[in-house]
Amino acid sequence: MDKKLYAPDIIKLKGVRKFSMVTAYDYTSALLVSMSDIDIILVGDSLGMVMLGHENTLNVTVDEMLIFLKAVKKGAPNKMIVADMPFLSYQIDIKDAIENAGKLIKAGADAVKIEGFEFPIPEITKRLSSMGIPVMSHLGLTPQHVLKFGGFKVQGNTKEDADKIIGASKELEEQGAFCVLLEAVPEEISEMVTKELQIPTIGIGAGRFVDGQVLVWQDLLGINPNRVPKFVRKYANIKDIIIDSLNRYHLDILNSTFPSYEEAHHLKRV
Ligand SMILES: Nc1nc(=O)c2c([nH]1)NC[C@@H]1CN(c3ccc(C(=O)N[C@@H](CCC(=O)O)C(=O)O)cc3)CN21
Ligand SMILES: CC(C)C(=O)C(=O)O
Ligand SMILES: [Mg+2]
Repeated sequence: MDKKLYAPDIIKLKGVRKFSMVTAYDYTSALLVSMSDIDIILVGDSLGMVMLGHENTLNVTVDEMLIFLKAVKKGAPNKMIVADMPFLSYQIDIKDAIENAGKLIKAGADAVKIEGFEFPIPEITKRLSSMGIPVMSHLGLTPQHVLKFGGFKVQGNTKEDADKIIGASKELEEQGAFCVLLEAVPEEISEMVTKELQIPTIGIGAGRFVDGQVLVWQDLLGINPNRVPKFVRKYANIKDIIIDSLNRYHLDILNSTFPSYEEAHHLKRV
């Protein structure tokens, strides 16, 4: 097994090789990631949607994040873990932001991810970084702004938006971010950001020219029966395997072919 990576190792990968990140939310999935070559695990606030069934990520709390994060840490102690700071866990004031980031770090995160760039995000990024908490910045389609965007819509379509995203990523790099995540932006923008920054970029629906890629577990494995974004590549179709397995199990019960003699316990002969 390769050595565990930390924020400075990710920075050093820029221009050397690309890197991979996948979300995981539970112990068993994390165990599987721990046995793979994946570089980074994201305990994303997308768990509010794919694990808890919410319509968006706005309901997720720090306490919920901690439950999933601790489970993932137990399954994959050998992997770098980034944890999302959920909605309202960092926006209210800097004291809150530090306290909540600290909770995630104490629960096993190796870095935290923060959405956006407007006040007070640069200051929070600077403060956390200077305290020793690596910060991954998240720009573009920031799902915690879904109500303001009016849906999960591609961001940065106009020249103005593009300039904003490029300027914001430079600002966040200056404030100490170790990586900038770009979600659902045209690849012309993410390519420019990637060239402008010394720190690596990571993309989801941000095209080809970023330094790393991230996908949601349920999307890339084909477990999610809901509509998935256009940028997802399904590496498996586990959903069909699960439904078929459940149906065969059901049928075996109705046919009385499960359990078999061998699958039952028997009285010991005395
Ligand atoms: N399962 C899952 N996968 C994700 O990648 C994901 C989540 N959930 N939840 C939080 C955010 C939301 N994300 C999303 C969700 C939808 C689109 C999407 O459908 N975009 C449309 C374009 C819509 C438009 O621009 O009008 C697309 O066709 O891809 C993009 C990002 C990414 N994140
Ligand atoms: C989609 C990724 C980037 C994320 O923030 C999450 O999983 O919450
Ligand atoms: Mg998130």
